[in-house]
Amino acid sequence: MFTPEAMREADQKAAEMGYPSLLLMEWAGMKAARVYKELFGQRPAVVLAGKGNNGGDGLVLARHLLLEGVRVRVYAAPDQAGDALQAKNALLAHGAELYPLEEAAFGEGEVVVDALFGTGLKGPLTGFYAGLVERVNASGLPILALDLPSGLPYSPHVRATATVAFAAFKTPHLLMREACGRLFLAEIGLPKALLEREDLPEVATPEALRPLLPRRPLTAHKGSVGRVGVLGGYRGDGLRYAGAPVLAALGAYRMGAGLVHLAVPEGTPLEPLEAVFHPLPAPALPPMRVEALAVGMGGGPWGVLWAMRALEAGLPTVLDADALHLEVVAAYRRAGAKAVLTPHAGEAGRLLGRSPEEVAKDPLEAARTLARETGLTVVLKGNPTVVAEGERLSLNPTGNPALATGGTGDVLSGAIATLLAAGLPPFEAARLGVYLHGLAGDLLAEEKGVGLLAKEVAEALPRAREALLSGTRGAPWERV
Ligand SMILES: NC(=O)C1=CN([C@@H]2O[C@H](COP(=O)(O)OP(=O)(O)OC[C@H]3O[C@@H](n4cnc5c(N)ncnc54)[C@H](OP(=O)(O)O)[C@@H]3O)[C@@H](O)[C@H]2O)[C@@H](O)CC1
Ligand SMILES: Nc1ncnc2c1ncn2[C@@H]1O[C@H](COP(=O)(O)OP(=O)(O)O)[C@@H](O)[C@H]1O
Ligand SMILES: [K+]
Repeated sequence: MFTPEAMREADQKAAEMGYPSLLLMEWAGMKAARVYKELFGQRPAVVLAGKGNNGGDGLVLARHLLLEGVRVRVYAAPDQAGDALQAKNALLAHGAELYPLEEAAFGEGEVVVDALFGTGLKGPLTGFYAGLVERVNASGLPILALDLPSGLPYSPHVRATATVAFAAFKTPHLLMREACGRLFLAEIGLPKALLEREDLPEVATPEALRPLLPRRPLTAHKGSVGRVGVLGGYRGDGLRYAGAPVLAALGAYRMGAGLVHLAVPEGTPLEPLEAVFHPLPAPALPPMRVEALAVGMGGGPWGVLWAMRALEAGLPTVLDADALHLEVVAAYRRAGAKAVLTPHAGEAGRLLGRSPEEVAKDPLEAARTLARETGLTVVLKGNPTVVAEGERLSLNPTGNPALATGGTGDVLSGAIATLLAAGLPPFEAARLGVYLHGLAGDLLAEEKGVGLLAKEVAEALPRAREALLSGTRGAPWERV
């Protein structure tokens, strides 16, 4: 995933290599016109073109739509130069009429193409352009944004029905996804070498994750496919925090664990039936034959103790919720443990000494800092969830707000622990676990909308796994 600056550098490098930039613009506009046709057919288009190259893309799209017999009205900023001017001349040669942007008006049944600003935007829109963007949003018409909804990453910005990203996703496509609507990724002929950048954050794809899925040989048995120990829960005044470890156990089983051991306070319901129970008066590490642990779900004031006991096992461990404290993280770091931290913004803020709002504002930076400071793998939960380890960053594209309900994080911890137990390295277990958990939420939300139960998310994990394995469910964007 590129920052807008990194994308501009790639454009420049292509030009330095001798690659004609006009070709990129032609492909961009042509592919965007293809998406327009797919989504809106022959509906008349109103194209708003800025003076930069984003506007140029819009002018190319206008020409292709005209050639397809679509009625097009173009409002363009003055003073185009370079490729954008060539695009304008090509459009004029087709007999198109261009009107000044100041006169932009929209009619019923039309579709607005937003080609005002892309990666060249410097600072928030103000004055005329801010007003224009507000008018576009208020028009009630469908909006197709080229490359980026204009105004992003600031406000005001266009709220698009669909966005065609050119060459690669840029940060706002994932971090401000709500403004983008349906996402399309258009290949525009940029040399591949310029797009393969290990130093930039990745967006996890089904193609990259599929090979990581643990396969089961015919001879598999419950002791060979990964066993998980869950340590958590708390018993204080009355019985509290009893459900969280149970949900983690369900997450583990539904991700394919062979056996789940539950080390929980005495009095915790004996669920699920399939688990091996170790009822304890206080946090302790009972003897368990497992390959990974999930710790801290619903531990309350016992969370730190559970985590310290778990460390004695020397196993790959997921640390969640009440285990996420500085002393725990420091101890795991000192021990050189393989651990995956799964904080939400509040818990990450606690570890970083920041407010949850600060963390949520720049989750990429927060996840990277936490991974660097702890030396551990970090899953910063949210939308999008970010996985960080060392210098590596991965953004997860699955998941939706129906997952915003109690216990779904516990399910995720159990799921990641299972993948660790199956032998995946922490970064891979985290990326794959988060992707499948989000996909389970997506499949359920399509069926039921909001109002999910966390245990249903666990139950949908096998379907998500199957969808990834069989390829019936691709990435949540379309390639054109
Ligand atoms: N990715 C690729 O490989 C390819 C990318 N391509 C396309 O190029 C796009 C990038 O084009 P770009 O660099 O010309 O910038 P763009 O977004 O059109 O805006 C620049 C204009 O905005 C203005 N401006 C800036 N800030 C402003 C503000 N706050 N308020 C008001 N105005 C402001 C700025 O004015 P200036 O400051 O320069 O006077 C300038 O006029 C990219 O998104 C993609 O669509 C394809 O064509 C080909 C391959
Ligand atoms: N708006 C959202 N979009 C996508 N995923 C979400 C959203 N809200 C919550 N989630 C997911 O749901 C889970 C919630 O975890 P967490 O906050 O730890 O809940 P709990 O502690 O109740 O288990 C995380 O995996 C998170 O990424
Ligand atoms: K745009």
